Amino acid sequence: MNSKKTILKIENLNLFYNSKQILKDLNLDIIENSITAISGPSGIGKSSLLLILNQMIREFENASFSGKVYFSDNEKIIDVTNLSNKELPELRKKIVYVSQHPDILPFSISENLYFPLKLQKIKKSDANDLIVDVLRQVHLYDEVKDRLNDSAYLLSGGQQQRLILARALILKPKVLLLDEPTASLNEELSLKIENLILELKNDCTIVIISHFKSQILNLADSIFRI
Ligand SMILES: Nc1ncnc2c1ncn2[C@@H]1O[C@H](COP(=O)(O)OP(=O)(O)OP(=O)(O)O)[C@@H](O)[C@H]1O
Repeated sequence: MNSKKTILKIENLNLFYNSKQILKDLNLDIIENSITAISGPSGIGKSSLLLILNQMIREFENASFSGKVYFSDNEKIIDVTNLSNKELPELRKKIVYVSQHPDILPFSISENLYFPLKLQKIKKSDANDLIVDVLRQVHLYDEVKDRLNDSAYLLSGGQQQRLILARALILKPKVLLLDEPTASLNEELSLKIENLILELKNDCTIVIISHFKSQILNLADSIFRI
């Protein structure tokens, strides 16, 4: 199953916020269809590293970095640090960051999932099947099928977390960057999300930050300590 192909190659990466250096000469290969866990003490730069991988770091004016991040997109190798700002939306469809704070939008369940499709100019009539498929993929469909037009705020914490994952998955990303995906969940819900993450590995490559040791041991094919 694991092809051992490198999908992301990070070379000599340095990151500064203003004049303070956060990441120093970091090198890492991320293997396709694997789960890589990023571990290290609080404040060491784990989230910042994920933000570099899909270049969301450029949104921070006080951030600067050097080094390379190569993304193997089918047969093409792209240096993401060299992309123009115009090319970034396309990159962020392929490498999706899921924040540790479930950023539910003030819309219905179905509108939350339609949102990324709308940005891609996909028609509502073409979206319905995609929405059902992705809800099934995150094992949420049976719980919400009768209330797709109700506010997403009414969902439980674990349901919201699965909705956020579904929203990340609806554009079929190549790489999923998960920042503490179970931080606010109880043990039972965390286990559900962990099982889901293991299933997702078949479809995409996962980089995960977690401060739960047992979670890292359960999920990770490799662990990168900063
Ligand atoms: N936009 C920013 N401007 C200045 N400093 C920042 C910015 N974002 C993060 N930092 C600082 O950079 C360091 C790394 O932050 P980051 O969030 O990447 O760490 P982390 O390892 O993910 O931490 P945690 O495990 O607590 O979430 C921290 O000291 C943080 O305060």
